[in-house]
Amino acid sequence: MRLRFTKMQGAGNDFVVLDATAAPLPLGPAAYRLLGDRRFGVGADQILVVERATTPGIDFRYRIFNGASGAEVEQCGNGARCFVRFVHDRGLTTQRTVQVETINNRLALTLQDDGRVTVDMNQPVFEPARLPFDPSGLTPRLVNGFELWPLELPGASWPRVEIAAVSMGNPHAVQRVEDVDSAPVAEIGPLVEGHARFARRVNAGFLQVVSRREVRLRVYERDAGETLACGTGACAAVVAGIRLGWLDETVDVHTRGGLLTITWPGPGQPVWMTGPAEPVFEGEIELPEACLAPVAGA
Ligand SMILES: N[C@@H](CCC[C@H](N)C(=O)O)C(=O)O
Repeated sequence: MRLRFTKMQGAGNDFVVLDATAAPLPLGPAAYRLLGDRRFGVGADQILVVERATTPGIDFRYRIFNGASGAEVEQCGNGARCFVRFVHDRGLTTQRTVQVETINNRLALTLQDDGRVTVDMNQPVFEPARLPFDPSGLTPRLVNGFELWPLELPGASWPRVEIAAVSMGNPHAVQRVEDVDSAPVAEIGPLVEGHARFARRVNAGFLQVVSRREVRLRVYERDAGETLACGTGACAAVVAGIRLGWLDETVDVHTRGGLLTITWPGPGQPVWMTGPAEPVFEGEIELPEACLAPVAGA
């Protein structure tokens, strides 16, 4: 099967975006892995599939698959911005603000005049069970009334870290570091990502606070390794920093791939993310029969 795709990036977090608005695509996990593969396929951190929504009031549905595993995930902040740029560039909508649903969330996205996209990322969730994170037997350190949980990493160069647990629809464990450049992200990231207390694994964020309005962030993403930027990771890190009393309401987040601006007015309020979304190139790829999967309901 020959498949048309658009390669996009948002702050260097890259995507293969597929248009399934006309008809469902017969793709399975092997196809998503091939599309994500930087040597044998196209190469992307995540694959985004754009579909028409069936829910009243919602314009589109978009599905997210981690390129390394082909597994479907709940949320992707940088992907959301690329999604809205994609539906505009392809003429699938002329609305500046688009309502979209993912497998567990609804988002409102607005394309700005300067080409950047602002996303209402919904409210963060802190209940450990909803990540899911199992804190049984742990005593948190309360900072500004918010929990920092100890996590043991036996044998690691940092054998005990402290994390804030935040869900932005997908799970995040955020730890503060002195300097993101020297933090051992490649070593500690996978140990946190696969820690037994996170039953569905977790995205591991490393947050350096530069000032109350500026941070630097690296994220070792679940199923993807370290990416150049993680939108939900930026939201989770800023929300954690605000709850812990370190940050103001609006914060510039410097990632290795670009700048994201996150605003969170506080509990009960949604998180707002603004950042870039750029097409890189378009192409076609031949997918072997073995990658294909039956279309649900066909
Ligand atoms: N890059 C993303 C997050 C993608 C999903 C993540 N790897 C997960 O498994 O939850 C973002 O920009 O938010």
